[in-house]
This record gives sequence, structure tokens and C-alpha cells, in this order.
Amino acid sequence: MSKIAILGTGSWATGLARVLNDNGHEIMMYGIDQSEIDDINIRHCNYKYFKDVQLEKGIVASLSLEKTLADASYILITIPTQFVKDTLLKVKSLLKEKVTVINAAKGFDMNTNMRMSETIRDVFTDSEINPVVSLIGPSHAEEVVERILTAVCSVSLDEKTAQDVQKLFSNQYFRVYTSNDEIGAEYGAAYKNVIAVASGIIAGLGYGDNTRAALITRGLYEMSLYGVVKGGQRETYFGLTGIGDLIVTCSSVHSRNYQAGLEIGESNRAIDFMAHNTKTCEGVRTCKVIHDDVSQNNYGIETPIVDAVYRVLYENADPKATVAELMARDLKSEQL
Ligand SMILES: NC(=O)C1=CN([C@@H]2O[C@H](COP(=O)(O)OP(=O)(O)OC[C@H]3O[C@@H](n4cnc5c(N)ncnc54)[C@H](O)[C@@H]3O)[C@@H](O)[C@H]2O)C=CC1
Ligand SMILES: O=C(CO)COP(=O)(O)O
Repeated sequence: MSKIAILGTGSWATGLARVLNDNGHEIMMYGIDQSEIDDINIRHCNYKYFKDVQLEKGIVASLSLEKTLADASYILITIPTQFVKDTLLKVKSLLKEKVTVINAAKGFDMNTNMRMSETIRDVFTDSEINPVVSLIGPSHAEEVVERILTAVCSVSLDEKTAQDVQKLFSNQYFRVYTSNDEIGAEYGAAYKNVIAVASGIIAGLGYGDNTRAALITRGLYEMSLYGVVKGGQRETYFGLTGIGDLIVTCSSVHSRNYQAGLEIGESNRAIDFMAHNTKTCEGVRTCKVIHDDVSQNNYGIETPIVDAVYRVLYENADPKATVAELMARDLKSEQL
């Protein structure tokens, strides 16, 4: 039995807290929202995210980062990517023992655009942490918290640490595979959020299953091209952190990225969504990071879906007209 400090008291933090609690580990969640903490500690639920789920008494939360970290062997990151680095800097000042940091967030650091594993290594020295692991794959918290069968990947450059985290989380409803392709997996997990926004947009515009299948297929091709030029392995895109995560996020009403796209598609404009959104929807910023990276560097690849979502989100392009433009591009071979 290990103690795991979970950063965050939101939906993914709660879903994974239940998995770890079911596996007999001691967990404590760190949060900044008093109402979420009271819900977890006093009412044993997290009403904001899961209205009908009663949590076990072993799932506890605290406003104190120091208390959360005390005696923890693992730190699990389940807060949105834009807050990760600042929170890790606070963690660093409180660390007493060497720990394993497990990332479960999907996207890039908001200042450096680094991937999450890179961000963790940027904050901590090798003597402070064990090799970094990302636990990512097709997994909506709303289903994991209901113990619906789920498979994800424990991704690390170090096989032993990947296996250690695999064992920590695996149980009869949560199956964890290992992978060593950190670059391919983390770029895939981030990129799929942009395609999910596009998937919501086409649904909101009234297009059908054929359209979504085309989007997922071409989206996978595009994200694999990007992942490979960044140093990832092509095969990773046929796995859980590639096609797996892409399918779930593009097809599920639980996805906030899909919901964002749906709202944009239904109103046929992004301006209102961009002005008022407060939900965790990392595809919006990820789209800009990838768009800017590809346009500023000579990778020799095309990213037409990311470019189209970028125009809709950041240049206020008309979504319906943008989809029509995508369809009217020069005809070509599928492998180009
Ligand atoms: N919800 C899901 O099904 C999944 C989410 N993820 C990823 O997990 C990450 C977290 O997402 P969600 O849990 O869905 O978001 P959420 O919106 O449900 O919860 C975010 C939580 O982070 C907390 N928070 C914000 N800033 C904080 C800070 N500085 N320190 C401590 N806590 C802070 C909020 O109070 C809230 O409890 C994201 O990167 C997301 O992509 C990955 C897989 C599944
Ligand atoms: O990453 C996820 C599923 O694997 C969660 O997707 P959303 O961020 O779109 O809710």
C-alpha cells in the first residue's frame, strides 16, 4: 500500500482517486476550491462533477499542499495543464523524499509550450523525482468513477517505473498497458483535443456519422504526421493514446472539447464561446500551439484540420464556410 498525493479535486482527480482507493492505497487530494473539498470530506461526493456518485470515506481532500504531500510516494497531476507548472513549483518547495510524479493532464505548459513530462523534468532535479510517467488514454472520468471498463497507458522512458505505475492503478475495471513512447503519446493526447473540438463543430452544424468517421480518420493521419516530426513513433498513433483517445473524445458527450465544438457549430460562430468559456477545454489553446509551431517551422507536413479549427477559434471564420473550404481543397492521394 502506498500513499498517493493527488493534485486537484476535479473530475479526473476524483475518478482516479476512486481507482486508487479501490486498489487499497492511501490517497489525499489537494484542492483550491473549499466547496469541492467539503463535498468530498463531509458529504462523500463531488456534486459539481458527479451528481449521483457516493464516494468512499477513504477518499479525502485538503486545502493544505503540505498535508497532502506528507509521506506520499507518488504525486498524481490531475489539474488543467495551464496550472501545472505553478503548482509543481509549490510542490518542489515542500518535498522531503524522492517521489514518482505521474502526469494525467493533456496539453502544453502555458508559457513554454513544453509537454507535461518535459515540464515536470524542468521543475524537478533527478535527485528529487524518479523517472516521469504519464497515465493517459481513452478515459472519461464520468465512466471511470462508475467503474466502467477502461484501458489506458502508463508511458515512461523508464520501463520499470512505467510497470510500477501500471501495477499501482490496474484492477478488474481499469487495465493499464505500458509504453515508452513519451513524445508520441503526449503529443497524441494533446492533439486529439483539437480534433474533438472539430468533431463537436461538425455535429453542431448538423453533419452525420460519415463526416465524423472522415474527421477521425484524417485527424489521426494528421496527428500522426505531427507526432512523428516531433520525434514520436508512428505505431503509437494506432494505440490507446492515439486512435483510442481520439475516438472517445470525438464521440462522447462527456468531452468538454467536443461540447465546446458543439456550441460553436450550433451557433455557427466561436466568438461567444471564446468570450465566456471557463470549463477545462485544452483543445482551444493546444490548437494555437500546434498551428503556430507548424507555421513557424519547416516540418514539411500539412495540418488542415488544426488550421481550420484555428481560423474558426482565433480568426472568427465562419464554421460552415470553413468546413466547405476543407472539402474543396485540391484532390489528392490518401497517403499525402
Ligand atoms: N475529465 C476527464 O475525463 C479527463 C481529464 N483529463 C485531464 O485531466 C486534467 C484535469 O482535467 P479535469 O479533472 O477534467 O478538470 P476539471 O475542470 O474537472 O477539474 C479541474 C480541477 O483543478 C482544480 N485546480 C485548478 N487550478 C488548481 C491549482 N492551481 N491547484 C490545485 N487545483 C487546481 C480545480 O479546482 C478543479 O478541482 C486536464 O488536463 C484534462 O485534460 C485526462 C483524462 C480524462
Ligand atoms: O481526455 C479526455 C478523455 O480521454 C477528456 O476529454 P475532454 O478534455 O475533452 O473532456
